[in-house]
Amino acid sequence: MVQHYSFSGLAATIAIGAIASFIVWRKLTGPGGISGSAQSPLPRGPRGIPLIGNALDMVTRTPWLKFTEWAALYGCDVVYFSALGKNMILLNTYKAATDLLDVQGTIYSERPKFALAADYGGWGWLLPTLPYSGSRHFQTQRRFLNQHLNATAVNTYHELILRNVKILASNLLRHPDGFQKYNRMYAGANILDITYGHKVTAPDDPWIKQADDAFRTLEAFGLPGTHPIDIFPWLGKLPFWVWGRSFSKTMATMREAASVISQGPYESVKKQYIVGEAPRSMCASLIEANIDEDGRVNQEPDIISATAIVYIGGADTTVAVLDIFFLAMLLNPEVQKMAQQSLDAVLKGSRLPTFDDRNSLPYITAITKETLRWYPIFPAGVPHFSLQEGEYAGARIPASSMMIVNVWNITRSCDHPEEFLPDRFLENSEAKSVDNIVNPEDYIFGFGRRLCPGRNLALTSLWISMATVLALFDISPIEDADGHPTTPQVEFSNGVISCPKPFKCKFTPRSLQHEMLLRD
Ligand code: HEM
Repeated sequence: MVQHYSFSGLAATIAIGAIASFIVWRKLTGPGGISGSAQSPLPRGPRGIPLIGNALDMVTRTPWLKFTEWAALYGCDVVYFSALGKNMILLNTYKAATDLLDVQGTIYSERPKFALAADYGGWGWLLPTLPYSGSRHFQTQRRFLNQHLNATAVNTYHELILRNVKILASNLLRHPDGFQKYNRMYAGANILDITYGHKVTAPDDPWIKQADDAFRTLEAFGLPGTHPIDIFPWLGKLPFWVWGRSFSKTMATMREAASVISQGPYESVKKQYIVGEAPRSMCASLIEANIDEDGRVNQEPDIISATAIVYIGGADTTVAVLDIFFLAMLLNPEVQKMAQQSLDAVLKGSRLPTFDDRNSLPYITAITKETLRWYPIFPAGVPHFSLQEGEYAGARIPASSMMIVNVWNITRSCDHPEEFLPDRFLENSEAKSVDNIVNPEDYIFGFGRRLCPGRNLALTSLWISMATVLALFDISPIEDADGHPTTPQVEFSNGVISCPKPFKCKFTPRSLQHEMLLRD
């Protein structure tokens, strides 16, 4: 769902890009071109190589580090650069991102085209790829998601989430080695129950596997947005054999996966609904609200898409943040101790946390925020696209620009950004008054009309899992053969989502009394 910018060695793309850039350049500078007219200047930014612009700067797995260098070098809220003839606008500060993407959301809410997956791979129904302007499907799907994932709706899922968090903790007790697998099971169990009423009882649940496999097909040719067809959609008109012998087969697999993941769970709930056996779920209630007397379901394609995107948008994201949280706890035992003291003061070791404890546990809320800030899972945001020309602080934002929020730079605009310091989010703490920091919940989930519709669910399921795990366990490094603790290397993989590479840690129940809370 995200476009990264590691244009992974695509020599062909660069060659095509050079030709395309040349054509654009001729248009701009030739007779009747707009160059040299009395327009506002573009924002400042790096000078690229003739024809290909700054494309080579982006041939890296961590383009946000380059973006953050540019933010410092040009010292301005908005930077302009180009790559392969495409306009790129980098929004380096929270203020610039809100001023443009929130306040002027009507201009900046499109997405760049993901032509490969959307037009040829069967994923054109996926909400993040839908156009914003003039799309009835976009409006309908966003409405369905908001109805079922707004803050009040999410409160009705508390019981279900509490059940699943207890299962997560029990699994950590029994299988501490498999915490990443059980994080995935926890996120999947919440989402599939809310969306389809499907109960997940094991980490290898077939619905989870099917959705994960389908999602992976989006990366069949590298990161979405990096194939030449994504960069120059007209290339999709060429016969498929141009792209190699296996291309057609891989595209067919992609289409099959997209169809199975969207239709399969929906058809199963519809069948249950018709015989009066559908458990409560988002899908069942959308069918109920839209079914005619003759059994025809109105807006069926939008119901199918809006429900399927919940898993695709929600599972990997939540798992990645939980993995980052475990890593942060492993590396910061003093933060664990502070958290446990605050939990013990409220729970007295005699019960598990509930959502009613939220106001009494500000330190846990601060840990949630610091986890989101410390290592953002979308360090370069999820790009928007501008349809028409705009202006910011006297500079021109050209039409057809990719709008990239430099989330990494925003998370680094505080004291000691590499340190994990939840105190910076506590009211009245010294750290807070020094930093005067923006709440990461206000930018990690994106902006404007594209703001993440799953943010309430994400924050709720993250908070309770962090509180529960910290209340019950000490998280510590595993020991090597000589019995010495081994601290893991902090390494991140940068796929669609940026998340820690597999690492190991130990979960030790804090006492027999704590362990007994799970056995009740
Ligand atoms: C910590 C977890 C999560 C993070 C950090 C996150 C972050 C984001 C971001 C940055 C965007 C792009 C917003 C923009 O374009 O400005 C987004 C979009 C989206 N997210 Fe999330 N998300 C999370 C969890 C979820 C969950 C649980 C769901 C489940 C419903 C979800 C569903 C979506 C969808 C459907 C979109 C596309 C919206 C659109 O294009 O209109 N996300 N998310």
